[in-house]
Amino acid sequence: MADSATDTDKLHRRGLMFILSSPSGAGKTTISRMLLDVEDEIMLSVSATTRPPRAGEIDGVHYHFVSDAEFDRMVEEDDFYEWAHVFGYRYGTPKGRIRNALKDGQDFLFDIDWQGTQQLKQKDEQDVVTVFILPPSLDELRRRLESRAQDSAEVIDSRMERARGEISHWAEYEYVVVNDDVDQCFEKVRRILDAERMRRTRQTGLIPFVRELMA
Ligand SMILES: Nc1ncnc2c1ncn2[C@@H]1O[C@H](COP(=O)(O)OP(=O)(O)OP(=O)(O)O)[C@@H](O)[C@H]1O
Ligand SMILES: Nc1nc2c(ncn2[C@@H]2O[C@H](COP(=O)(O)O)[C@@H](O)[C@H]2O)c(=O)[nH]1
Repeated sequence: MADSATDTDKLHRRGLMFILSSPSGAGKTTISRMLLDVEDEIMLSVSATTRPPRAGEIDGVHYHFVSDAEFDRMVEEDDFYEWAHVFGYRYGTPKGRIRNALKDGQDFLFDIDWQGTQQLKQKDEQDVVTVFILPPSLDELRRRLESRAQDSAEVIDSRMERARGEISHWAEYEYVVVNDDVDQCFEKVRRILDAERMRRTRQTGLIPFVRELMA
C-alpha cells in the first residue's frame, strides 16, 4: 500500500518547508536525524554557519562551515532565504535549489531558530509548517546539554540563559511537542508531517481518475 509521500502524491502538491525549532539541547537535531533516517521524501536544508564544527560534524552534511568573510559575501549576494545571529555566531539557510525543488514537490526539513522561522513564514506562508519542541523541564534541558558534552560550561550557561527567551516564542508555532521520551516525540513529529502532506489545500492537481470523475 502506498503511503502519503509516494511519487504519485508528490506530483500533485508543492513541497513542505517543515521547520523544527526548540531551545538548544531540547532534541531537535536528534529528532531531525531520526526523521531523515526513515523518510526518503524529505531533505535536510543544510545551513551555513560561522560557528566552528563540533566533534563529529562534517562540512556540507551537518552545516556548511564558513568564515565571517564568506558569510558576509553570501549576505551581500542575497544567497540566504533567512539568516540570524545565534549564540554569537551567524547561521543562515542558503537558497540553493530549495525554491525550485519545492515547486517540484520536494519537502525540506529546517532545523532553525525562531528568528529564521519568522523570516520564512513571511516569505512562503503557504508551504511552511512550524513545530516547536519543548524539553520536559529546564533541569532536564541542562542535563541534556551537559550529557552532549560538546560545549564548555560557559557555553552551556549562555544557552540556558537564552532558553527562556526562545521558549517565549513557542506560541508562534502551529504545533508544540514535548520531547520527554524520544521515540514518542519522533512519532508525534512524524504524524504531523504525514498529516500536513495530505492537507487538501496543498494539492495542486487532481490524480487522473478524480479529474475524470470531476469532468
Ligand atoms: N528525549 C530525550 N531524552 C534524553 N536525551 C535526549 C532526548 N532527546 C535528545 N536527547 C539528547 O540531548 C542532547 C541534545 O540533543 P540535540 O543535540 O538533538 O539538541 P538540539 O535541540 O538539536 O540542540 P542544538 O540547538 O544545540 O543543536 C543530545 O545528547 C541528545 O542525544
Ligand atoms: N535562523 C537560523 N537558525 C539556525 C540555522 N541553523 C541552525 N540554527 C539554529 O542555531 C541554534 C544553534 O545551533 P547549534 O548547531 O550551534 O547548536 C539552534 O537553535 C539551531 O536551530 C539557520 O540556518 N538559521
